[in-house]
Amino acid sequence: MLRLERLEIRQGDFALSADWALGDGSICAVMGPSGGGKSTLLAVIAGFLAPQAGRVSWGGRDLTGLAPAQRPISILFQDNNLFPHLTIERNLALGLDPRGQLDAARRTEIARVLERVGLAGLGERRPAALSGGQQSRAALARVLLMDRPLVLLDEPFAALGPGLRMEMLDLAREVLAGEGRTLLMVSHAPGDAARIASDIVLVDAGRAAPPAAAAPLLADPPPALRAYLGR
Ligand SMILES: Nc1ncnc2c1ncn2[C@@H]1O[C@H](COP(=O)(O)OP(=O)(O)OP(=O)(O)O)[C@@H](O)[C@H]1O
Repeated sequence: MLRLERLEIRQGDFALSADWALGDGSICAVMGPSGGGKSTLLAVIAGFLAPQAGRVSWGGRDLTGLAPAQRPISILFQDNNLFPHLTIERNLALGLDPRGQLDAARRTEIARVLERVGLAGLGERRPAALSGGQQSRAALARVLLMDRPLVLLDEPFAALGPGLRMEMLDLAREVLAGEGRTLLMVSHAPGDAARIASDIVLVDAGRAAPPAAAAPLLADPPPALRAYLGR
């Protein structure tokens, strides 16, 4: 379980608080107005930014003092973070260790996750030789390979067209959440939440509200969410 305990975050004049827990296996959309603090909240959970007060814990273990790489977390950003000069196979290997070593066992493991995301046989290509959708699949494969129980997604598929984005959301749900991982996803598109989220965290007016069930919230949104959804 991800727990944010009396978390206080400050960045210059900006302040954000959170005090809640998210059940294992949830797919939680983080929504709210621009500048509300969605990315900042993810940065604190990931360990890129230290909170002013409070703690972040996972399964009862305090993560607050740990560096990002030591946390049971993997992250998927919009730009995919693939190194352009390296093959997809090598890019994936770097998800496992900083030197990206490739032995026979690792090659087999990488081939398995590439197949899982629909990229069988494309491990030797460089990112530029893949389409945008295929690059997103490769980034998803790396997250899968890292096999951490909590996955943070910060608008990972925003650059893709609507059809492809839906396809990628379904794939993320199937291959990441399907194996019991917990997903926390920032998205500006209400359709994303409606498609895969079990819960929604509304980040607005200096507070990240506790996760609430997605379907009723989207059916009858409170004013802040209504404004965000453009209704
Ligand atoms: N390094 C920084 N120093 C001071 N303030 C910052 C810094 N980075 C971000 N902020 C401020 O923190 C607030 C939250 O920003 P954040 O990017 O988390 O919002 P967001 O909800 O993700 O926005 P968007 O939907 O536009 O991406 C903003 O008011 C922003 O100006």
